[in-house]
Amino acid sequence: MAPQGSRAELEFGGPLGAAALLLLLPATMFHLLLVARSGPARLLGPPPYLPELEELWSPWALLLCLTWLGLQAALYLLPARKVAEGQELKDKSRLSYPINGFQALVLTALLVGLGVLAGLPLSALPEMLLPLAFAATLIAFIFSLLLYLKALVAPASALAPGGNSGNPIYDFFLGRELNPRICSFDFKYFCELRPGLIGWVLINLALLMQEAELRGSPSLAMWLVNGFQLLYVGDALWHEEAVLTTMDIIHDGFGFMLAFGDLAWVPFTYSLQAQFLLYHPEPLGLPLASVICLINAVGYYIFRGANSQKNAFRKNPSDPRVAATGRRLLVSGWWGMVRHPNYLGDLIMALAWSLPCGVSHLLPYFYLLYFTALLVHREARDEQQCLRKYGLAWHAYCRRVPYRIVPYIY
Ligand SMILES: NC(=O)C1=CN([C@@H]2O[C@H](COP(=O)(O)OP(=O)(O)OC[C@H]3O[C@@H](n4cnc5c(N)ncnc54)[C@H](OP(=O)(O)O)[C@@H]3O)[C@@H](O)[C@H]2O)C=CC1
Ligand SMILES: CC(C)CCC[C@@H](C)[C@H]1CC=C2C3=C(CC[C@@]21C)[C@@]1(C)CC[C@H](O)C[C@@H]1CC3
Repeated sequence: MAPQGSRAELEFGGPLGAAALLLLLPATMFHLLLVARSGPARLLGPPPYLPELEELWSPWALLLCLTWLGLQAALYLLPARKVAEGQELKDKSRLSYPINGFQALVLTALLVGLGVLAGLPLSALPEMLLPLAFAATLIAFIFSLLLYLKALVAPASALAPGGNSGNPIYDFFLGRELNPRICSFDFKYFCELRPGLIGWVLINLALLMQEAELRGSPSLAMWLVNGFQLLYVGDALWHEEAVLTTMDIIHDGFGFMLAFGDLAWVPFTYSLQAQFLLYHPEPLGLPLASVICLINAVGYYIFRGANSQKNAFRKNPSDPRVAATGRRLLVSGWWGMVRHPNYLGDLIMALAWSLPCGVSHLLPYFYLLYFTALLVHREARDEQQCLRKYGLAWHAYCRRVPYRIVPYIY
């Protein structure tokens, strides 16, 4: 049985903060979905109206979400081009993970393409976003409850460092078990990359198709948003193995925060710019579109360059192209400029995803604002972990590279 009341420092404002976030996160998601389709599209202020339960609940939407999860689970179980080993666990063992996320994206695209040719009404999806988001939230709540119960019978060595405070609300939110699995099926790894990220680009595509039906052809702004975000999702799935070294996989338990984040928050709020464009068409000329493409390219160049440098360094710390402090820390290249260059690139891309929507509304910039807050908070959490892991070498690195994310600013 798992020990209760671990002494790990409480995060997210403790049980009260966790309880507030349990309500606030879904409420924010529904607020955004409602505002995106309303005329004034005011991010700040009350929602345009409060939907009735009939508008939110649809058994078909629930069935569609479950079918989607079933399809992605089936693709996860297909033979993989590679099986990667995760980081060493408390009991010195290592888990295996299939590397076939990109294959799942391609196969999903083929299936959807065939479906559309056979008459699948993909452009009807935008009309169902509210009930789909409601179904995904319901699934996330029930799934997190099952994960919480599963952790009650997990051995102590399987528990996450946080998320085992003994307070049920806090632990339900953060997640108790580190790598909940049934046989070799890893729930956290599966959810982190596949149903949500692939669902996000599918929703974008459906919005593009509906715009084409409504206005004769998709707008340039809609093409840009779809293209940029497809590149981002394709990149994440192509480099799937890198997710095994993120704090979500190594450190965090699997609870409501990640289950809701992966299954509901990512597909329904990360597609906000495309949703906005369907209801608020934005004319975009070629010169401005070219500048926006350039901004996305710069962001991607920094993001990919930084992540690839770190991956190369991890595989071979004595690689002559990357100098080390002697204690497993990169101090050259992008990592010699700021301590989180990959976050910087990610933020520049986030700006490029909002700009095609113009500057008349704040709503398309929600992602940029939320993401800045998420990365600042994430950077602070990571800093604590690096300090514990590297000690004096981390202090030396901070002195040598004083800025965290943005050179000379932060
Ligand atoms: N779109 C979205 O919603 C989100 C996107 N992201 C993106 O996902 C990617 C992964 O993010 P995340 O896991 O947070 O962060 P990182 O990939 O930056 O991982 C942080 C870890 O990198 C290692 N590290 C830090 N500094 C150095 C250094 N100088 N040299 C070598 N190793 C170092 C440490 O791990 P160790 O000690 O194990 O080596 C540290 O814990 C990022 O590109 C981020 O932008 C992240 C969150 C949300
Ligand atoms: C619901 C809350 C506001 C917080 C939810 C956080 C999650 C949405 C994110 C936590 C870490 C994530 C990562 C990614 C997507 C968002 C979540 C799940 C990536 C898969 C995005 C693509 C990158 O290339 C890798 C990222 C790893 C972390």
